Amino acid sequence: MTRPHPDIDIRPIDEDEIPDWIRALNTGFLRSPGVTEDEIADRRSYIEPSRTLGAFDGGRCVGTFRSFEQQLTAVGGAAVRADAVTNVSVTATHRRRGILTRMMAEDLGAAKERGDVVATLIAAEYPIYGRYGFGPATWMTEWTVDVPRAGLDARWSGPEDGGRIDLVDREDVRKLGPELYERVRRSQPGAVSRTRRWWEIETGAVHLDRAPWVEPFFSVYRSATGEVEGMAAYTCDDRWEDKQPAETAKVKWLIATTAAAERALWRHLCSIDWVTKVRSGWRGPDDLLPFYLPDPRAARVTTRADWLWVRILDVVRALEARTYDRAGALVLEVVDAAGPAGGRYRLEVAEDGRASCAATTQNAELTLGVADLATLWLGDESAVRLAALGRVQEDRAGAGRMADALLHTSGRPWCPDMF
Ligand SMILES: CC(=O)SCCNC(=O)CCNC(=O)[C@H](O)C(C)(C)COP(=O)(O)OP(=O)(O)OC[C@H]1O[C@@H](n2cnc3c(N)ncnc32)[C@H](O)[C@@H]1OP(=O)(O)O
Repeated sequence: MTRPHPDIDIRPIDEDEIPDWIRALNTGFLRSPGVTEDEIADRRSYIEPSRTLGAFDGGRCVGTFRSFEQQLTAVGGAAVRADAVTNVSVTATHRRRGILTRMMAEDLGAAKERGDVVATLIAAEYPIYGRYGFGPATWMTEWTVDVPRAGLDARWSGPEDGGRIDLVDREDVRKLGPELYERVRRSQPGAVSRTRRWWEIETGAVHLDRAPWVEPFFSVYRSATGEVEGMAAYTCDDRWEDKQPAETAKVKWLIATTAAAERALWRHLCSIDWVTKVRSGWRGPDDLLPFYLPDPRAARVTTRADWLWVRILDVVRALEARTYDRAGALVLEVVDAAGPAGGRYRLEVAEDGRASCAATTQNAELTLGVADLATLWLGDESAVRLAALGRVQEDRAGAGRMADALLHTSGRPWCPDMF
């Protein structure tokens, strides 16, 4: 049972409270609480104190919460401004007293006031964030490929399409990666913007003592015309068994703007001498990887989980930001008891796939919570399935099918990143 605790002071931190705040975050994430000068300088370089909340009991920080500006790609490729939530923790001595609830209310209130369309996060545990109106909007799957079983031609030595794969250095990754990812992100619903710091961490330009950096291999695919169309980062684990190499190539990330580049990079990863297993990293659930293999059963699902959670703050702008595959109209009753998004909305999609959305007094056809709307918004779930689960209510027979015809997409959304 949550016991409210009015004596806890929740507020944006001051610069000089950063060390105490990091200590609380380390504690909440069960890492050794000690804070190094390195860590303080690093945090200071990028956090925005006004969006970095601390919960203080007397002089001690016992709760942490941070948000930052992010772009999230909607269906159709438009970017919407998101309030990205991260570094959420409450020290075990102060749990279940409503501290997270208060920090979340403060941050989402500020996000709404700023005009952010949605909030986003990657949930440590499934049950935490639904109560705040977040719904799982993308999923991820990780595969492990048993290379000898895959049936690939062992003589392969590079792409047959005139493209080429080269190993490159981290400076090249810092040069080529951000622009490539921008192109990937703009065509991938569910993808989020990456900061310069993301590339600096991935390439070892920023690394903290806490987690020593291991330089991965970076491979780049260029098309026949020399265009950079794909890039992958992977490590190998130096494992041998009974005088036989038995290495696992662990893919940290693989991005591509074309199917040819993606196929060639996977082919390359599955053709490295000594490598008997390839772990794919966090892929979209409908990733083609298994089907690039003559025997798709050689790719076994190792992990499957909810990934990006979305909280819609502005229903009108969220629904108008995305595109739709067909024309139609639907009246939605959105329930958002404690939040800003509740109300009845009419969504009207024109022949060109663009939508208009406005508050209405017409009869509702589908009633759903704001978290379930987020789950439908990026196109991943089906309203008919949610109705079967009792999570959405059809106020007009057939409204679930209509919602699916409008909202559901043939390709599934994917967020390649953790933040
Ligand atoms: C985006 C990210 O940063 S993900 C990382 C999240 N952080 C962690 O997982 C670190 C370890 N856990 C924690 O620090 C804390 O348990 C937190 C932050 C998850 C929760 O903080 P608390 O202050 O305990 O949450 P709070 O007291 O506001 O709880 C509100 C409600 O959520 C429920 N709740 C909170 N955390 C959990 C959980 N992990 N599992 C199930 N229910 C939960 C509470 O029981 C309470 O329910 P009630 O209103 O029905 O009584």
